[in-house]
Order: sequence, then structure tokens, then C-alpha cells
Amino acid sequence: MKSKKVKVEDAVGTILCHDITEIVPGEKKGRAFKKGHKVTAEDIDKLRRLGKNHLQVIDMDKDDVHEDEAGIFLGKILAGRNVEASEPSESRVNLFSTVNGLLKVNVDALIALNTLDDVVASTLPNYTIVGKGEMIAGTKVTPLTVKGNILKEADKIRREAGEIVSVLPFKPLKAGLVITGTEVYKGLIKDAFRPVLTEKIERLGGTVTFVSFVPDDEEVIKSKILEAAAECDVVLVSGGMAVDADDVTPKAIASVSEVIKYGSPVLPGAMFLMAYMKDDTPVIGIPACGMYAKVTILDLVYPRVAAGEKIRKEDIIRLANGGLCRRCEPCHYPNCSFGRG
Ligand SMILES: Nc1nc2c(c(=O)[nH]1)N[C@H]1C(S)=C(S)[C@@H](COP(=O)(O)OP(=O)(O)OC[C@H]3O[C@@H](n4cnc5c(N)ncnc54)[C@H](O)[C@@H]3O)O[C@H]1N2
Ligand code: MOO
Repeated sequence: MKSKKVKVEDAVGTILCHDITEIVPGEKKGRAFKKGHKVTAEDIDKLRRLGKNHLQVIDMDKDDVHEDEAGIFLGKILAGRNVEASEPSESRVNLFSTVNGLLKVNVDALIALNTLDDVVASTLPNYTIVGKGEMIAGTKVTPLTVKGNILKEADKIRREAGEIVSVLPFKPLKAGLVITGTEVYKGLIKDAFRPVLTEKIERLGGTVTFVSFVPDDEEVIKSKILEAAAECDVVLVSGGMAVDADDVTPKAIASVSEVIKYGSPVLPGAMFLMAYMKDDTPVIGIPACGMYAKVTILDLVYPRVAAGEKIRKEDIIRLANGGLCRRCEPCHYPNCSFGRG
């Protein structure tokens, strides 16, 4: 990109390398033309009136694209489902969510885009819960023009990736709770799991339509999971997830579903279990930390389930990076590093 000095009348189609200021004594002082502006035939008279005989400009080659056009193009490449792009300003285009939901970023494609010369694209962290109208990504080029072949490369990355930035709306899931623990079942202690789980489910648009309190008995737990799975979209089973003689919940879950992962690299949440029934109904085993800790692995995995994702073993393992809660007092989640791997 080379700049040169040209006569005003020869500047049509070139790009200004600097702002041009207009001063009307006693009235105004401001920018009449912006750096990056593409000079048109209609601009010539005004430029002359502003006392300009020469301009410092960039002469666009045939394969050069103006920064604003490049920004618009990149915005289109980035924006997947439920995402809309703003108008460009100094080539920057912002992307906004059009729904409440879960941000999904194809991180590999995002990194590939940023390896292209002059391209900048950044997003909120993958799997952030976002609101309708929230800014979720921004893109621009480093000024003032960009080579067309770079945009072709960007388009290729998008085609191979499918979508790069999208927002998955939360499904109105019917959730079943199977709350284990003989002490709770017998009324020796008051249940604390139901309100915590209900709040987390309802916050994401779901409804608790089945609740069963059961003793630490493998057969009883198993039959209640089956009952819940028959009428719900997701089953959450709490308690009895560790090592006591009475902790039979993982066995009960494993007897009716396929366990994807028992044990997770998230603290709190080490004794978490993720499983699926034959018909793909998710069954989630939640250790007791899910009741007393403000945030746990459940806050990282459940939104993905509610957004319709099928959780794989690798997804749980990848939570290790960022999976350590700092235990801040007071808790700042989600404005913290938890789950931000
Ligand atoms: N030796 C080891 N002990 C524990 C380990 C370990 O690795 N080695 N892991 C710890 C971790 S991590 C967690 S988390 C807990 C998991 O606990 P459980 O899911 O087995 O929970 P319970 O034993 O059933 O209960 C613990 C505690 O919470 C009370 N509880 C349970 N459900 C309810 C409810 N619905 N309402 C109110 N209170 C409830 C229960 O009465 C117990 O007091 O294991 C660690 N141990
Ligand atoms: O599963 Mo315990 O799960 O770390 O607090």
C-alpha cells in the first residue's frame, strides 16, 4: 500500500491518507473528510473550497479492497445463525446476537482467520451465555485497503468451517430431578438440591416437570431415572456420587444409560457424571458440591445441554483449562475466569 501526492482533480477513486478539517469562523471546526474516505467526483468542488489543491492518497490497485468493504465482507463471513452485523466504522464491524442463547465459536476457524494478513476478528469466549442485542464479536482490517485475495482466503475458511460465530437459543427443556440420599428421603435433613437445580434450569428456559426423592438404593434410583427419562428431555440425579458405601448413584446411572464420563477436571465438580440414554436423553449425575458451591461444572455443561449440544467425553476433558474456581468472596461468576478455557 503506497501513498502519493495527487492534484485534487486527479483524486477521484483514491483513498485519503488523512482527515481534512473544515473551519467556518465563529461557527464550526470539524472533520469534513475522514481518513480512509474514497474520493468521489462530487467531492472535488468542496475540497477546492476547503483550499485543497493537492491530496495525499492511496491509489487502489485493481485487487485492493477499501477497508469498509473488507469489514462488511468479514462481518458476513463471521456471522452465523442468530447473529447480525453492524455498519462499518473505520472498517470495524460489530456482531450482535439476535436471541438469548449460548455463543458458539468455531475457535479453529477464528484462529485461522486471524492468521491472514491484515485481518482482525475477536469474540467473547466460546460458550458464553449471551442476551438478545449483546455484542458478541468484532472484526476489522488494519487500514486502509486490503488485498482481495486475503478476503478470498477468509471466505474459504468460512466455507470449510460451516459457521464461525453463532448463537444457539435455549430449548424449553422438561427436566426431571432424582434427588438421592436416605437422610433427605427420611426427612432427617431438609433438601437443598431441588431449589438450586430448579433455579439453574428455569434460568435457561426449562421447567422441572418431575421430582422424586429416593433413598440410597440402586434399584430404586434406577427405576426413578427410567421413569423420569420416559417423560422428560433431561434427567438430573443428585448426591451419592463419591466413595461412601452408600454412594450408589453412578452405578444406578450406568445400569440404564451409557456413561460418557465419570469424573471431571473441574473444581468444584470432580465427581460429576455425564451419560446418555439409548434415545439420547441426557442423564447428569451431580455431586453434593452442586448444592453448596455457587458455581460448579453444572454451570458449564448444563447450558450446552439446554442449547441442544450432545456432550462428548473430550468436551468434559477440555474444561480442565479454566476449570478451577477461584472461590472469590463475593462470587463474580460469570464475570471471571471459571470455564473460560
Ligand atoms: N474419600 C473421599 N471422599 C470424598 C471424595 C473423594 O474423592 N474421596 N470426593 C468428595 C467430593 S469432590 C464431593 S463433591 C463429594 C460428593 O459427594 P456426594 O455426591 O457423594 O454426596 P453425598 O455423600 O451424598 O452427600 C454429601 C453431603 O451432602 C448432603 N446432601 C446430599 N444431598 C443433599 C440434599 N439433597 N439436600 C441437603 N443435603 C444433601 C449429605 O447429607 C452429606 O452431608 O464427596 C467428597 N468425598
Ligand atoms: O465433585 Mo467435588 O465434585 O469437587 O466438590
